[in-house]
Amino acid sequence: MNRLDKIHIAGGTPLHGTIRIQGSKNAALPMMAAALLYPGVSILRNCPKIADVFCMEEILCALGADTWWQEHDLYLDCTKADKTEISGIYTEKMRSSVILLGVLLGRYGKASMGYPGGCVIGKRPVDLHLYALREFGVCIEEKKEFLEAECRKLKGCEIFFAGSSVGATEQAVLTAASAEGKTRIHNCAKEPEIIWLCRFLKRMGIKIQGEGTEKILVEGGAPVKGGDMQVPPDRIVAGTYLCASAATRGKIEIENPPEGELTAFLEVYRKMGGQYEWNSGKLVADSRRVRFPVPLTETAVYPGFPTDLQSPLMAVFATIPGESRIQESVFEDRFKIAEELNRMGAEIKIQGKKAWIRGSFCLKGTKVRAQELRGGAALVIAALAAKGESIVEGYSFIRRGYEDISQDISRLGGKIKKDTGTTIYEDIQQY
Ligand SMILES: CC(=O)N[C@H]1[C@@H](OP(=O)(O)OP(=O)(O)OC[C@H]2O[C@@H](n3ccc(=O)[nH]c3=O)[C@H](O)[C@@H]2O)O[C@H](CO)[C@@H](O)[C@@H]1O
Ligand SMILES: C=C(OP(=O)(O)O)C(=O)O
Repeated sequence: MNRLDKIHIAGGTPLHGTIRIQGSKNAALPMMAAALLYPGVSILRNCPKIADVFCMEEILCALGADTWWQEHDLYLDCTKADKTEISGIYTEKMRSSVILLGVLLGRYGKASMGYPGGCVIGKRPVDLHLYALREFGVCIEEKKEFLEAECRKLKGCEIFFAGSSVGATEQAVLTAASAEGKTRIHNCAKEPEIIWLCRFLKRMGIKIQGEGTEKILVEGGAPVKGGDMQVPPDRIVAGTYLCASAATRGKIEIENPPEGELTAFLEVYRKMGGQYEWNSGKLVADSRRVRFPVPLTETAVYPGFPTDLQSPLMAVFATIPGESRIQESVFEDRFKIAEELNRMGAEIKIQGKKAWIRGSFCLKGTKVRAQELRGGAALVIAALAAKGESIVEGYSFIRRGYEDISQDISRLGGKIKKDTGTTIYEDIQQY
């Protein structure tokens, strides 16, 4: 295993201080895909420097684009992007790769790519994506290893999604942007990332109405210009750090909270004893009285409790004596960290989509292994609350979505360090 693929944590210090939240992964990735619609330069400001963004950047470069960074501003020049094939080596790393399909079809009339990867959290089919593309007149062959698609001209159409999907809604909106005429998309996902994508597309000159509601109308086919927009703060990263402060009973201030996007999370936070206030646009969260188990939290599509914060929340519940319950209603297999949390002293039982969590006041530090992004962040949270030292393996999963979790948590006083090759005991003596 890669020596740098772990994080060392000495738990037990309540997190205190002020933090600034990085740009959002799930908002930045579709904006990067949108940039490919324009043969010129688009700019994403405050773009997070995370593995998934670097992977999307590599894909765009492999398609012929030029990219460069100025601090946290990402410049994407898609003038010379003229290739239409994306290797499975890239797509298997990241779910969002699939939303390039409609954009490539709009620009070149053909595309082929490997199947998308992403977090291992149960089956993640692409049937809704393919349904939408077919409605635009695209012919798609689903081969064993890759998808092959072509079309003569994308035609505006009426799309009725059978279920709410963030990615498929993005796919439909992005494809509609280059389709001739009007497209009406029904039963759209209402997640904030859809709204951010539509705002970016509007900056590019595309006419869109209804984003954030169940019906989106796109008028496509007109010439576009380069997009230039600030990537919003990441609501899941903000929620993760609020969970870290809750698990350690600290008090933190978020300088740039994703306003209006944390409502469902903050409701649960209040139930567990957390107190918060909005102060001149900042969010101050005091977790010193966190101690109440929460009878039921169910993940749901927006504005419900976000599935991406389910594992971080489970880590907090693992620190609260009494029984809390979680129901995961979005993905079929997103409880992989329960076993690792049990090894730290929690008592978690899983039955299908339900988890019963009996927390312990005193989790114990140990070596645990992340298997996916948010589960990894959750193990960091549990380790911060635990007595003694922990090693969280699988840092490469965490890097997919968090720029530098150890630096952020260190700024809040947490004793955390990426592996440097020294022993954990030497590392901890340096704190
Ligand atoms: C890069 C990105 O933005 N990822 C987010 C996006 O993932 P993603 O876009 O993959 O998630 P979806 O909203 O599409 O998935 C929701 C549900 O729909 C199902 N489904 C989806 C597509 C499809 O063609 N067929 C189908 O059955 C999925 O298996 C899942 O059960 O939204 C999820 C739900 O908020 C988040 O957890 C992810 O962080
Ligand atoms: C599930 C996630 O990401 P992806 O859809 O990119 O796998 C996530 O961000 O928690």
